[in-house]
Amino acid sequence: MQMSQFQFPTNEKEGNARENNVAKIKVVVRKRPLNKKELSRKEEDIVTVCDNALTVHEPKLKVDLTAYVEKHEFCFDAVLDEQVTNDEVYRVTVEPIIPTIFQRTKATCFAYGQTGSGKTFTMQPLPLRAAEDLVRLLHQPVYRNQRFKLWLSFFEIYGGKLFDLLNERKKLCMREDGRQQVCIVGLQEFEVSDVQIVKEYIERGNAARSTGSTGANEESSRSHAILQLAVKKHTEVKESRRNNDGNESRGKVVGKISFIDLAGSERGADTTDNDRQTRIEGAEINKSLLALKECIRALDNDQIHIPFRGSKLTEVLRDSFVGNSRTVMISCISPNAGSCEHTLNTLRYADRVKSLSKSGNTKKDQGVNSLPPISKDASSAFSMPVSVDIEDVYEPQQEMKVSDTG
Ligand SMILES: Nc1ncnc2c1ncn2[C@@H]1O[C@H](COP(=O)(O)OP(=O)(O)OP(=O)(O)O)[C@@H](O)[C@H]1O
Repeated sequence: MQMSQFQFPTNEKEGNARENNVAKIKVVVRKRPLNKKELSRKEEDIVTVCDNALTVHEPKLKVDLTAYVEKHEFCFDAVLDEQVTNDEVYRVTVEPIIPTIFQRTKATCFAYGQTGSGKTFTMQPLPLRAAEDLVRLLHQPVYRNQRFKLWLSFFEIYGGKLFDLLNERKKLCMREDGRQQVCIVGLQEFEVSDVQIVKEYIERGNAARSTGSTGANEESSRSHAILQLAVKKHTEVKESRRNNDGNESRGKVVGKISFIDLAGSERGADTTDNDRQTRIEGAEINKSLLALKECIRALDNDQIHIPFRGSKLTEVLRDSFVGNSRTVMISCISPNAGSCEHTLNTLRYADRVKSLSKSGNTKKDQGVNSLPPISKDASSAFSMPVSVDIEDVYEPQQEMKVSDTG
């Protein structure tokens, strides 16, 4: 993949033009390598990748039991094969969005796919890389002078309930304020000024996630984990307001990015399981994945009504679906023949999301593809004058006109 040196826009007009060039929805597929177990079973790799296209070679049997292969071809904004590193995943997916966070964008990046397809492997490094770039930007005088700060929160949606992964899995509830802004009451947010601290919080949250049940992998594949990095304009404590839980608002959100490690997609099909709890969880996951698709559809059509109430997941992400938003979906697929059906389901879901981002998106996608990565050379890169109308910016912690959805 060819990377050219990123140049920040030199004025606001150019900045906005660039920002408009970053596609609203980007769909990327990542194929993982065959794992040891699959190799030992001599399973075949049935997925071939060529540029932005991939082919699934589905092994089938005719009625007379002769074997044949059915080919399914797909094309996405980017297809990353088993050789691609996590660094490259970051460059293709999240990096182009980072500068837009300072321009009031609320971005969402999520991984979708069956259990074991690599969602966690793909998602886990992304927030840290994003935090590195955000912190680097924040240390530039132009942002430091505006007293922008970075805040981190990490929570989980499990069985339709919210748990704070950085506060002993404390149960949280959602409320809507008078401006129909959703806020998660009691969610701990931490100011982070260096990447090492971000790393520690991420590790802490991940540990809280996996100790939530006896079978860590079971638990992780049945819950959605959401890590948010928010850039806020710092306000003095005396000016700050308190929400119903006594937490202080420490600034107004300028922009933010949410990373979602979704529950395994096939869990949505667990609705026929004999175990009642499993059925309920399956139905909840199904509901949230469908609702997510509906929201993305509405979002891309610039619809006024976004059906975010369809699930807890989409309610939580409400402010990421309105106004200036960006969405990156990373579909993770397993390459082995035994996963063929799940792989095809994942790719069809991704294809559906991609086709929802229909009109003009070809143009927008060219915009994304032509937007080079952030230069690590901060001196040349971060000279963009920033003009954010803070009064216009979403303010999460106003007094609550309450419809408690928690
Ligand atoms: N691209 C990759 N390269 C190398 N190893 C990978 C890759 N993707 C996934 N793996 C490995 O495959 C295994 C399963 O991955 P992972 O746990 O990320 O799956 P998952 O989709 O998050 O599953 P679940 O839904 O159960 O949480 C892990 O051991 C992981 O290290």
